[in-house]
Amino acid sequence: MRTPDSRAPSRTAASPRVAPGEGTVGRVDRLTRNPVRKETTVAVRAVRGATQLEVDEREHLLERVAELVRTVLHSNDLTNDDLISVIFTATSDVQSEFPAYAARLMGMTDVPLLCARELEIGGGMPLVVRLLAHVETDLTRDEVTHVYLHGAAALRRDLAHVHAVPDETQA
Ligand SMILES: O=C(O)C(=O)C[C@]1(C(=O)O)C=C[C@@H](O)C=C1
Repeated sequence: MRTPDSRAPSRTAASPRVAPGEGTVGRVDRLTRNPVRKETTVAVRAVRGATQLEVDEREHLLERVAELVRTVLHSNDLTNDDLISVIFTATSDVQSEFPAYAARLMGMTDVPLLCARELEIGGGMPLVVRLLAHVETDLTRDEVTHVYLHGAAALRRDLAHVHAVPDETQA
């Protein structure tokens, strides 16, 4: 008869990144034989953000996107490890750089990132970079703070929990 131990696979690169016993309950999963991890109650939440550029210039874009990402993390007490993925959109007048590059320059090298074009709806605000981040957090949906900076502060005046920093002329 096979004992549970003899059936346990040796650790491979595909095994969960846990030291023996660490973060587990000392059992293995019936199907995968992976160690059963402790139940945690951390939820997946989505955080929105947006910023407007003054001009479509690379250095300026990198600064504004870094400011946006930093503010989203800070406002929600998040670290890089809490990020699941980040999607950026940019209006079609933004051509100087990929917003995801700004995030990578900040050290976000292991977070899946994606850039896409925003819809071109007549009268839409120009030069806007938007962000949608999925994160692991203890915050409830109500407690999540969405971040709208510079001209983009005018986009969602309806939001209850928002960190809006308009430019002085707009405030
Ligand atoms: O939140 C924004 O960035 C908006 O511009 C608002 C809005 C919306 O109508 O909800 C519009 C377009 C974006 O793709 C996402 C959201």
